[in-house]
Amino acid sequence: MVPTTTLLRTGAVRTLRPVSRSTVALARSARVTGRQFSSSQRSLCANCANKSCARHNNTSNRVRSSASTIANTAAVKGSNVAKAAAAYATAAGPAIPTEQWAQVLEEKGGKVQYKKIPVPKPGPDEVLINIKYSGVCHTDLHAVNGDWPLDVKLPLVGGHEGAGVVVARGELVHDVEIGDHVGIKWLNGSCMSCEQCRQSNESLCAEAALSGYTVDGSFQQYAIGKAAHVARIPKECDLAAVAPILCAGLTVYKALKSSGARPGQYVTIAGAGGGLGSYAIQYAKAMGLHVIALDGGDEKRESCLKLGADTFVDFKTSKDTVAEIRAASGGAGPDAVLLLAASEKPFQEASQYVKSKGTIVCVGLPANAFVKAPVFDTVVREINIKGSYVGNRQDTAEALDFFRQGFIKAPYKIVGLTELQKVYDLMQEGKVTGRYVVDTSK
Ligand SMILES: NC(=O)c1ccc[n+]([C@@H]2O[C@H](COP(=O)([O-])OP(=O)(O)OC[C@H]3O[C@@H](n4cnc5c(N)ncnc54)[C@H](O)[C@@H]3O)[C@@H](O)[C@H]2O)c1
Ligand SMILES: [Zn+2]
Ligand SMILES: [Zn+2]
Repeated sequence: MVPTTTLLRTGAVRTLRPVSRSTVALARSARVTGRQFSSSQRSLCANCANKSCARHNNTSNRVRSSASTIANTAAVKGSNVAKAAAAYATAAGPAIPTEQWAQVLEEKGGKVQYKKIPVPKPGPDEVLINIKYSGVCHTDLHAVNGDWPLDVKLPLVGGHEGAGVVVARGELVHDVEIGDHVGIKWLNGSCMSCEQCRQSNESLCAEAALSGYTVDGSFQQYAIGKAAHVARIPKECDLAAVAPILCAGLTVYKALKSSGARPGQYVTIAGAGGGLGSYAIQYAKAMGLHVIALDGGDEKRESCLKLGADTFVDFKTSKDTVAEIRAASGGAGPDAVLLLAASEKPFQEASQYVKSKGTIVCVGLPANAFVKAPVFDTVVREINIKGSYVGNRQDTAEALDFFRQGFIKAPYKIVGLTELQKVYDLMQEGKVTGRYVVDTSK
Protein backbone atom coordinates (compact mmCIF):
# COMPACT_ATOMS: atom_id res chain seq x y z
CA MET A 1 0.00 0.00 0.00
CA VAL A 2 1.31 3.43 -0.88
CA PRO A 3 -0.08 6.92 -0.42
CA THR A 4 -2.11 8.11 -3.33
CA THR A 5 -3.37 11.34 -4.66
CA THR A 6 -7.01 11.90 -5.14
CA LEU A 7 -7.80 14.44 -7.71
CA LEU A 8 -10.97 16.38 -7.45
CA ARG A 9 -12.58 18.86 -9.75
CA THR A 10 -10.83 21.79 -8.14
CA GLY A 11 -7.62 20.51 -9.66
CA ALA A 12 -6.15 20.37 -6.17
CA VAL A 13 -3.98 17.33 -5.54
CA ARG A 14 -4.25 16.12 -1.99
CA THR A 15 -2.69 13.23 -0.13
CA LEU A 16 -5.28 10.99 1.40
CA ARG A 17 -5.29 7.68 3.19
CA PRO A 18 -3.43 4.78 1.56
CA VAL A 19 -5.28 2.99 -1.19
CA SER A 20 -4.39 0.24 -3.64
CA ARG A 21 -1.80 0.51 -6.42
CA SER A 22 -4.49 0.31 -9.09
CA THR A 23 -6.04 3.49 -7.71
CA VAL A 24 -2.66 5.18 -7.86
CA ALA A 25 -2.03 4.15 -11.44
CA LEU A 26 -5.41 5.34 -12.58
CA ALA A 27 -5.27 8.55 -10.61
CA ARG A 28 -1.88 9.36 -12.16
CA SER A 29 -3.14 8.86 -15.66
CA ALA A 30 -6.32 10.80 -15.05
CA ARG A 31 -6.61 14.23 -16.51
CA VAL A 32 -8.62 15.95 -13.86
CA THR A 33 -10.87 18.83 -14.42
CA GLY A 34 -13.85 20.35 -12.79
CA ARG A 35 -14.15 23.16 -15.27
CA GLN A 36 -17.74 23.41 -16.44
CA PHE A 37 -17.33 26.16 -19.00
CA SER A 38 -15.90 29.63 -19.02
CA SER A 39 -18.06 32.64 -19.61
CA SER A 40 -16.15 33.35 -22.83
CA GLN A 41 -17.31 29.99 -24.19
CA ARG A 42 -20.97 30.77 -23.73
CA SER A 43 -22.46 31.05 -27.16
CA LEU A 44 -25.19 33.43 -28.15
CA CYS A 45 -27.46 30.57 -29.13
CA ALA A 46 -28.44 29.14 -25.76
CA ASN A 47 -29.13 25.64 -27.03
CA CYS A 48 -28.69 26.19 -30.71
CA ALA A 49 -32.44 26.04 -31.22
CA ASN A 50 -32.16 29.42 -32.87
CA LYS A 51 -31.11 28.56 -36.40
CA SER A 52 -30.64 32.21 -37.32
CA CYS A 53 -27.91 32.76 -34.73
CA ALA A 54 -24.30 33.59 -35.53
CA ARG A 55 -23.11 30.04 -34.87
CA HIS A 56 -25.59 28.54 -37.30
CA ASN A 57 -24.93 31.13 -39.93
CA ASN A 58 -21.27 30.36 -40.44
CA THR A 59 -20.34 28.99 -43.83
CA SER A 60 -19.69 25.39 -42.92
CA ASN A 61 -22.98 25.02 -41.15
CA ARG A 62 -24.81 26.58 -44.07
CA VAL A 63 -23.20 24.03 -46.37
CA ARG A 64 -24.10 21.18 -43.98
CA SER A 65 -27.67 22.36 -43.62
CA SER A 66 -28.13 22.66 -47.33
CA ALA A 67 -26.64 19.19 -47.81
CA SER A 68 -29.19 17.71 -45.44
CA THR A 69 -31.99 19.76 -46.97
CA ILE A 70 -31.09 18.42 -50.41
CA ALA A 71 -30.96 14.94 -48.96
CA ASN A 72 -34.35 15.28 -47.29
CA THR A 73 -35.95 16.77 -50.38
CA ALA A 74 -34.42 14.03 -52.46
CA ALA A 75 -35.84 11.38 -50.14
CA VAL A 76 -39.32 12.63 -50.81
CA LYS A 77 -38.75 12.37 -54.57
CA GLY A 78 -37.76 8.73 -54.16
CA SER A 79 -35.20 8.26 -56.97
CA ASN A 80 -32.33 5.82 -56.36
CA VAL A 81 -29.78 8.60 -56.38
CA ALA A 82 -31.95 10.63 -54.09
CA LYS A 83 -32.36 7.73 -51.68
CA ALA A 84 -28.61 7.21 -51.54
CA ALA A 85 -28.10 10.87 -50.75
CA ALA A 86 -30.81 10.87 -48.13
CA ALA A 87 -29.69 7.75 -46.32
CA TYR A 88 -26.49 9.32 -45.15
CA ALA A 89 -26.72 13.09 -44.92
CA THR A 90 -23.05 13.76 -44.37
CA ALA A 91 -22.18 15.60 -47.58
CA ALA A 92 -20.37 18.50 -45.94
CA GLY A 93 -19.83 16.83 -42.58
CA PRO A 94 -16.62 15.30 -41.29
CA ALA A 95 -15.27 12.16 -42.95
CA ILE A 96 -16.56 9.08 -41.19
CA PRO A 97 -14.10 6.19 -40.93
CA THR A 98 -15.21 2.63 -41.57
CA GLU A 99 -13.47 1.35 -38.43
CA GLN A 100 -13.18 2.70 -34.90
CA TRP A 101 -11.80 1.87 -31.45
CA ALA A 102 -14.17 0.38 -28.91
CA GLN A 103 -14.22 -1.54 -25.63
CA VAL A 104 -16.03 -4.81 -26.23
CA LEU A 105 -17.34 -7.34 -23.71
CA GLU A 106 -17.25 -10.80 -25.30
CA GLU A 107 -18.58 -12.92 -22.42
CA LYS A 108 -20.46 -12.50 -19.16
CA GLY A 109 -18.06 -11.71 -16.32
CA GLY A 110 -15.11 -11.29 -18.72
CA LYS A 111 -12.68 -8.40 -19.16
CA VAL A 112 -13.46 -5.74 -21.77
CA GLN A 113 -11.25 -5.86 -24.90
CA TYR A 114 -9.98 -2.66 -26.56
CA LYS A 115 -10.22 -3.39 -30.26
CA LYS A 116 -11.22 -2.06 -33.68
CA ILE A 117 -14.79 -2.67 -34.82
CA PRO A 118 -16.83 -1.35 -37.78
CA VAL A 119 -18.51 2.06 -37.51
CA PRO A 120 -22.29 1.46 -37.55
CA LYS A 121 -24.64 3.19 -39.98
CA PRO A 122 -27.74 4.99 -38.70
CA GLY A 123 -31.20 3.72 -39.65
CA PRO A 124 -33.85 6.09 -41.07
CA ASP A 125 -34.85 7.52 -37.66
CA GLU A 126 -31.38 7.43 -36.09
CA VAL A 127 -28.29 9.59 -35.77
CA LEU A 128 -24.62 8.60 -35.74
CA ILE A 129 -22.73 10.37 -32.97
CA ASN A 130 -18.97 10.86 -32.72
CA ILE A 131 -18.72 10.15 -29.00
CA LYS A 132 -16.10 12.36 -27.37
CA TYR A 133 -16.55 11.39 -23.71
CA SER A 134 -18.56 8.84 -21.77
CA GLY A 135 -19.19 8.52 -18.06
CA VAL A 136 -18.82 5.10 -16.43
CA CYS A 137 -21.90 4.09 -14.42
CA HIS A 138 -22.18 1.19 -11.99
CA THR A 139 -24.90 -0.13 -14.32
CA ASP A 140 -22.12 -0.78 -16.87
CA LEU A 141 -20.48 -3.00 -14.27
CA HIS A 142 -23.78 -4.83 -13.65
CA ALA A 143 -23.87 -5.47 -17.44
CA VAL A 144 -20.34 -6.90 -17.34
CA ASN A 145 -21.13 -9.09 -14.35
CA GLY A 146 -24.52 -10.10 -15.80
CA ASP A 147 -26.00 -9.98 -12.29
CA TRP A 148 -29.45 -8.61 -13.15
CA PRO A 149 -32.48 -10.68 -14.23
CA LEU A 150 -32.30 -9.07 -17.68
CA ASP A 151 -30.34 -10.51 -20.62
CA VAL A 152 -27.33 -8.57 -21.91
CA LYS A 153 -26.48 -8.38 -25.62
CA LEU A 154 -23.19 -10.15 -26.39
CA PRO A 155 -20.75 -9.15 -27.68
CA LEU A 156 -21.50 -5.79 -26.10
CA VAL A 157 -20.17 -2.25 -26.31
CA GLY A 158 -21.23 -0.80 -22.95
CA GLY A 159 -21.75 2.81 -21.91
CA HIS A 160 -24.77 5.09 -21.63
CA GLU A 161 -23.41 8.50 -20.64
CA GLY A 162 -21.96 9.39 -24.05
CA ALA A 163 -21.59 13.02 -25.10
CA GLY A 164 -20.59 13.87 -28.66
CA VAL A 165 -21.32 15.42 -32.02
CA VAL A 166 -23.81 14.29 -34.68
CA VAL A 167 -21.94 13.23 -37.84
CA ALA A 168 -24.70 11.52 -39.84
CA ARG A 169 -28.46 11.06 -39.77
CA GLY A 170 -31.15 8.94 -41.38
CA GLU A 171 -33.62 10.29 -43.90
CA LEU A 172 -36.50 10.65 -41.42
CA VAL A 173 -34.51 12.84 -39.04
CA HIS A 174 -35.32 16.51 -39.44
CA ASP A 175 -34.86 18.05 -36.02
CA VAL A 176 -31.24 17.14 -35.28
CA GLU A 177 -28.52 18.78 -37.39
CA ILE A 178 -25.12 17.43 -38.27
CA GLY A 179 -22.75 19.22 -35.87
CA ASP A 180 -25.29 19.33 -33.02
CA HIS A 181 -24.09 18.21 -29.60
CA VAL A 182 -26.15 15.30 -28.30
CA GLY A 183 -25.98 12.56 -25.72
CA ILE A 184 -26.51 8.80 -25.65
CA LYS A 185 -28.44 7.97 -22.50
CA TRP A 186 -29.66 4.66 -21.02
CA LEU A 187 -32.89 4.82 -23.00
CA ASN A 188 -31.60 4.59 -26.56
CA GLY A 189 -35.05 4.30 -28.09
CA SER A 190 -38.66 3.30 -27.46
CA CYS A 191 -41.72 2.60 -29.63
CA MET A 192 -43.27 6.06 -29.00
CA SER A 193 -46.76 4.68 -29.55
CA CYS A 194 -47.62 2.38 -26.60
CA GLU A 195 -49.56 3.64 -23.58
CA GLN A 196 -46.40 4.21 -21.49
CA CYS A 197 -44.71 6.13 -24.31
CA ARG A 198 -47.86 8.20 -24.85
CA GLN A 199 -47.80 9.10 -21.15
CA SER A 200 -44.11 10.11 -21.28
CA ASN A 201 -42.99 7.02 -19.34
CA GLU A 202 -40.73 6.00 -22.20
CA SER A 203 -38.37 4.01 -19.98
CA LEU A 204 -41.31 1.70 -19.13
CA CYS A 205 -41.94 0.87 -22.81
CA ALA A 206 -41.86 -2.88 -23.47
CA GLU A 207 -39.87 -2.17 -26.65
CA ALA A 208 -37.28 0.04 -24.92
CA ALA A 209 -33.74 -0.29 -26.30
CA LEU A 210 -31.11 0.18 -23.59
CA SER A 211 -27.74 1.70 -24.50
CA GLY A 212 -24.79 -0.43 -23.50
CA TYR A 213 -27.07 -3.29 -22.50
CA THR A 214 -29.52 -4.43 -25.20
CA VAL A 215 -27.91 -2.28 -27.93
CA ASP A 216 -24.31 -1.06 -28.22
CA GLY A 217 -23.56 2.04 -26.21
CA SER A 218 -20.99 4.80 -25.83
CA PHE A 219 -17.68 3.04 -25.08
CA GLN A 220 -16.82 3.46 -28.76
CA GLN A 221 -15.95 6.41 -30.96
CA TYR A 222 -19.16 6.29 -33.03
CA ALA A 223 -22.52 5.29 -31.56
CA ILE A 224 -26.10 5.16 -32.80
CA GLY A 225 -29.09 6.74 -31.06
CA LYS A 226 -32.74 7.18 -32.00
CA ALA A 227 -33.06 10.84 -32.95
CA ALA A 228 -36.19 11.28 -30.81
CA HIS A 229 -34.32 10.12 -27.71
CA VAL A 230 -30.81 11.55 -27.91
CA ALA A 231 -30.28 14.27 -25.31
CA ARG A 232 -29.99 17.74 -26.78
CA ILE A 233 -26.83 19.20 -25.19
CA PRO A 234 -26.46 23.00 -25.23
CA LYS A 235 -23.30 23.90 -27.16
CA GLU A 236 -21.82 25.91 -24.31
CA CYS A 237 -21.61 22.79 -22.11
CA ASP A 238 -18.24 21.07 -21.80
CA LEU A 239 -18.75 17.58 -23.27
CA ALA A 240 -16.64 15.80 -20.62
CA ALA A 241 -18.33 17.52 -17.69
CA VAL A 242 -21.83 17.07 -19.05
CA ALA A 243 -21.47 13.34 -19.85
CA PRO A 244 -22.41 12.08 -16.33
CA ILE A 245 -25.59 14.15 -16.40
CA LEU A 246 -26.89 11.78 -19.10
CA CYS A 247 -27.47 9.03 -16.53
CA ALA A 248 -26.27 9.95 -13.02
CA GLY A 249 -27.57 13.53 -13.11
CA LEU A 250 -30.81 12.71 -14.88
CA THR A 251 -31.58 9.74 -12.63
CA VAL A 252 -31.05 11.52 -9.32
CA TYR A 253 -32.82 14.67 -10.50
CA LYS A 254 -35.91 12.64 -11.43
CA ALA A 255 -35.67 10.64 -8.17
CA LEU A 256 -35.55 13.85 -6.12
CA LYS A 257 -38.64 15.10 -7.95
CA SER A 258 -40.39 11.77 -7.28
CA SER A 259 -39.58 12.06 -3.57
CA GLY A 260 -41.76 15.16 -3.36
CA ALA A 261 -39.22 16.79 -1.00
CA ARG A 262 -39.65 20.55 -0.79
CA PRO A 263 -37.07 23.29 -0.13
CA GLY A 264 -36.05 23.34 3.53
CA GLN A 265 -36.77 19.62 4.07
CA TYR A 266 -34.24 16.85 4.77
CA VAL A 267 -33.07 14.15 2.38
CA THR A 268 -30.78 11.24 3.21
CA ILE A 269 -28.69 10.07 0.27
CA ALA A 270 -27.39 6.52 0.66
CA GLY A 271 -24.36 5.96 -1.59
CA ALA A 272 -23.66 9.71 -1.56
CA GLY A 273 -19.95 9.41 -2.33
CA GLY A 274 -20.42 7.41 -5.55
CA GLY A 275 -21.36 8.57 -9.03
CA LEU A 276 -25.11 9.02 -8.62
CA GLY A 277 -24.65 10.20 -5.04
CA SER A 278 -22.23 13.01 -5.89
CA TYR A 279 -24.69 14.41 -8.40
CA ALA A 280 -27.61 13.87 -6.01
CA ILE A 281 -25.94 16.07 -3.38
CA GLN A 282 -25.58 18.87 -5.91
CA TYR A 283 -29.12 18.63 -7.29
CA ALA A 284 -30.54 18.40 -3.75
CA LYS A 285 -28.65 21.52 -2.66
CA ALA A 286 -29.79 23.36 -5.80
CA MET A 287 -33.37 22.42 -4.82
CA GLY A 288 -32.89 23.90 -1.34
CA LEU A 289 -32.78 20.64 0.65
CA HIS A 290 -30.74 19.73 3.74
CA VAL A 291 -28.54 16.77 2.81
CA ILE A 292 -27.51 13.89 5.07
CA ALA A 293 -24.92 11.88 3.13
CA LEU A 294 -24.50 8.17 3.92
CA ASP A 295 -21.42 6.36 2.60
CA GLY A 296 -18.16 4.91 3.91
CA GLY A 297 -14.57 6.10 4.31
CA ASP A 298 -12.66 9.36 4.69
CA GLU A 299 -12.29 10.04 0.96
CA LYS A 300 -16.08 9.87 0.48
CA ARG A 301 -16.69 11.92 3.63
CA GLU A 302 -14.41 14.68 2.37
CA SER A 303 -15.94 14.65 -1.11
CA CYS A 304 -19.56 14.70 0.16
CA LEU A 305 -18.96 17.58 2.57
CA LYS A 306 -17.10 19.50 -0.13
CA LEU A 307 -20.04 19.06 -2.50
CA GLY A 308 -22.36 20.62 0.06
CA ALA A 309 -23.70 17.77 2.24
CA ASP A 310 -24.68 19.14 5.66
CA THR A 311 -23.82 15.91 7.51
CA PHE A 312 -21.90 12.75 6.67
CA VAL A 313 -22.73 9.41 8.28
CA ASP A 314 -20.11 6.69 7.79
CA PHE A 315 -21.75 3.27 7.42
CA LYS A 316 -18.37 1.61 7.91
CA THR A 317 -17.60 3.12 11.32
CA SER A 318 -20.97 4.26 12.75
CA LYS A 319 -22.25 2.23 15.71
CA ASP A 320 -25.86 3.22 14.92
CA THR A 321 -26.54 4.74 11.50
CA VAL A 322 -30.29 4.95 12.19
CA ALA A 323 -29.78 7.06 15.33
CA GLU A 324 -27.17 9.25 13.63
CA ILE A 325 -29.42 9.96 10.64
CA ARG A 326 -32.39 10.74 12.89
CA ALA A 327 -30.29 13.11 14.99
CA ALA A 328 -28.95 14.87 11.88
CA SER A 329 -32.52 15.62 10.77
CA GLY A 330 -33.62 17.14 14.07
CA GLY A 331 -34.91 13.86 15.57
CA ALA A 332 -37.96 13.13 13.39
CA GLY A 333 -36.04 11.57 10.50
CA PRO A 334 -35.55 12.80 6.93
CA ASP A 335 -38.57 13.67 4.78
CA ALA A 336 -37.04 11.74 1.87
CA VAL A 337 -34.48 8.99 1.37
CA LEU A 338 -32.71 8.29 -1.92
CA LEU A 339 -31.28 4.76 -1.97
CA LEU A 340 -28.49 4.92 -4.54
CA ALA A 341 -26.06 2.28 -3.28
CA ALA A 342 -25.34 -0.91 -5.18
CA SER A 343 -25.55 -2.86 -1.91
CA GLU A 344 -28.60 -4.16 -0.06
CA LYS A 345 -28.04 -2.89 3.50
CA PRO A 346 -29.44 0.65 3.07
CA PHE A 347 -32.56 -0.85 1.46
CA GLN A 348 -33.18 -2.84 4.64
CA GLU A 349 -32.61 0.09 6.97
CA ALA A 350 -34.33 3.15 5.50
CA SER A 351 -37.79 2.45 6.92
CA GLN A 352 -36.28 2.67 10.43
CA TYR A 353 -35.25 6.30 10.09
CA VAL A 354 -37.50 7.94 7.44
CA LYS A 355 -39.92 10.53 8.86
CA SER A 356 -43.57 9.51 9.24
CA LYS A 357 -45.33 10.25 5.93
CA GLY A 358 -41.86 10.45 4.36
CA THR A 359 -40.81 8.88 1.05
CA ILE A 360 -38.14 6.27 0.33
CA VAL A 361 -37.05 6.24 -3.32
CA CYS A 362 -35.26 3.08 -4.51
CA VAL A 363 -32.80 3.81 -7.32
CA GLY A 364 -29.72 1.60 -6.83
CA LEU A 365 -30.00 -1.90 -8.28
CA PRO A 366 -27.96 -4.30 -6.10
CA ALA A 367 -28.12 -7.85 -7.44
CA ASN A 368 -30.63 -10.24 -5.82
CA ALA A 369 -31.65 -7.62 -3.24
CA PHE A 370 -34.91 -6.93 -1.44
CA VAL A 371 -36.41 -3.83 0.17
CA LYS A 372 -37.45 -4.44 3.77
CA ALA A 373 -40.01 -2.56 5.83
CA PRO A 374 -42.26 -3.65 8.70
CA VAL A 375 -45.88 -3.62 7.54
CA PHE A 376 -47.03 -2.16 10.88
CA ASP A 377 -44.72 0.88 10.64
CA THR A 378 -45.40 1.36 6.95
CA VAL A 379 -49.13 1.60 7.69
CA VAL A 380 -49.30 3.53 10.94
CA ARG A 381 -46.45 5.89 9.99
CA GLU A 382 -47.71 6.22 6.40
CA ILE A 383 -44.32 5.52 4.82
CA ASN A 384 -44.15 5.74 1.03
CA ILE A 385 -41.78 3.36 -0.75
CA LYS A 386 -41.31 3.73 -4.49
CA GLY A 387 -38.95 2.99 -7.36
CA SER A 388 -37.46 5.51 -9.77
CA TYR A 389 -35.92 4.51 -13.10
CA VAL A 390 -33.86 7.06 -15.08
CA GLY A 391 -36.12 9.82 -16.50
CA ASN A 392 -38.02 10.84 -19.61
CA ARG A 393 -37.01 13.32 -22.30
CA GLN A 394 -38.39 16.29 -20.37
CA ASP A 395 -36.53 15.21 -17.20
CA THR A 396 -33.40 15.02 -19.35
CA ALA A 397 -33.86 18.58 -20.61
CA GLU A 398 -34.46 19.84 -17.06
CA ALA A 399 -31.46 17.99 -15.60
CA LEU A 400 -29.26 19.41 -18.37
CA ASP A 401 -30.58 22.89 -17.68
CA PHE A 402 -29.54 22.69 -14.01
CA PHE A 403 -26.06 21.83 -15.30
CA ARG A 404 -26.11 24.61 -17.91
CA GLN A 405 -26.99 27.12 -15.22
CA GLY A 406 -23.86 26.11 -13.28
CA PHE A 407 -25.51 24.46 -10.25
CA ILE A 408 -23.92 21.04 -10.80
CA LYS A 409 -20.18 20.72 -10.28
CA ALA A 410 -19.64 17.17 -9.08
CA PRO A 411 -16.12 15.69 -9.28
CA TYR A 412 -15.13 13.67 -12.30
CA LYS A 413 -11.83 12.24 -13.47
CA ILE A 414 -10.95 11.77 -17.13
CA VAL A 415 -9.02 8.72 -18.30
CA GLY A 416 -8.58 7.16 -21.75
CA LEU A 417 -11.11 4.68 -23.10
CA THR A 418 -8.20 2.22 -23.01
CA GLU A 419 -8.38 2.29 -19.18
CA LEU A 420 -12.02 1.24 -18.83
CA GLN A 421 -11.20 -2.13 -17.26
CA LYS A 422 -9.20 -0.38 -14.49
CA VAL A 423 -12.22 1.80 -13.73
CA TYR A 424 -14.41 -1.32 -13.47
CA ASP A 425 -11.88 -2.91 -11.10
CA LEU A 426 -11.93 0.14 -8.80
CA MET A 427 -15.73 0.30 -8.93
CA GLN A 428 -15.99 -3.37 -8.02
CA GLU A 429 -13.90 -2.60 -4.91
CA GLY A 430 -16.11 0.40 -3.99
CA LYS A 431 -13.17 2.77 -4.54
CA VAL A 432 -14.71 5.21 -7.02
CA THR A 433 -15.50 8.62 -5.57
CA GLY A 434 -17.62 10.72 -7.95
CA ARG A 435 -17.52 9.71 -11.61
CA TYR A 436 -14.88 8.49 -14.05
CA VAL A 437 -15.28 9.78 -17.60
CA VAL A 438 -13.47 8.08 -20.51
CA ASP A 439 -12.01 10.06 -23.42
CA THR A 440 -12.66 8.02 -26.59
CA SER A 441 -9.64 9.53 -28.38
CA LYS A 442 -7.17 7.86 -25.98
N1 LIG B 1 -32.71 3.49 -11.14
C1 LIG B 1 -31.99 3.94 -12.15
O1 LIG B 1 -32.52 4.47 -13.12
C2 LIG B 1 -30.49 3.84 -12.10
C3 LIG B 1 -29.72 4.65 -12.94
C4 LIG B 1 -28.34 4.58 -12.85
C5 LIG B 1 -27.74 3.71 -11.95
N2 LIG B 1 -28.52 2.92 -11.17
C6 LIG B 1 -27.92 2.00 -10.18
O2 LIG B 1 -27.53 2.79 -9.06
C7 LIG B 1 -26.48 2.11 -8.37
C8 LIG B 1 -25.35 3.09 -8.07
O3 LIG B 1 -24.70 3.50 -9.26
P1 LIG B 1 -23.38 4.45 -9.17
O4 LIG B 1 -22.88 4.58 -10.57
O5 LIG B 1 -23.65 5.65 -8.37
O6 LIG B 1 -22.38 3.47 -8.32
P2 LIG B 1 -21.05 3.84 -7.52
O7 LIG B 1 -20.33 2.56 -7.36
O8 LIG B 1 -20.37 4.99 -8.14
O9 LIG B 1 -21.59 4.34 -6.09
C9 LIG B 1 -22.19 3.48 -5.15
C10 LIG B 1 -21.86 4.05 -3.76
O10 LIG B 1 -22.57 3.30 -2.78
C11 LIG B 1 -21.75 3.22 -1.63
N3 LIG B 1 -22.19 2.16 -0.72
C12 LIG B 1 -21.91 0.85 -0.76
N4 LIG B 1 -22.49 0.23 0.30
C13 LIG B 1 -23.14 1.18 1.01
C14 LIG B 1 -23.91 1.17 2.21
N5 LIG B 1 -24.11 0.04 2.90
N6 LIG B 1 -24.42 2.34 2.65
C15 LIG B 1 -24.22 3.49 1.97
N7 LIG B 1 -23.49 3.56 0.82
C16 LIG B 1 -22.96 2.43 0.36
C17 LIG B 1 -20.35 2.99 -2.23
O11 LIG B 1 -19.32 3.27 -1.29
C18 LIG B 1 -20.38 3.94 -3.41
O12 LIG B 1 -19.86 5.21 -3.06
C19 LIG B 1 -26.09 0.92 -9.25
O13 LIG B 1 -26.72 -0.26 -8.77
C20 LIG B 1 -26.66 1.31 -10.60
O14 LIG B 1 -26.92 0.20 -11.44
C21 LIG B 1 -29.88 2.97 -11.20
ZN1 LIG C 1 -26.24 4.71 -15.56
ZN1 LIG D 1 -43.54 2.38 -26.14
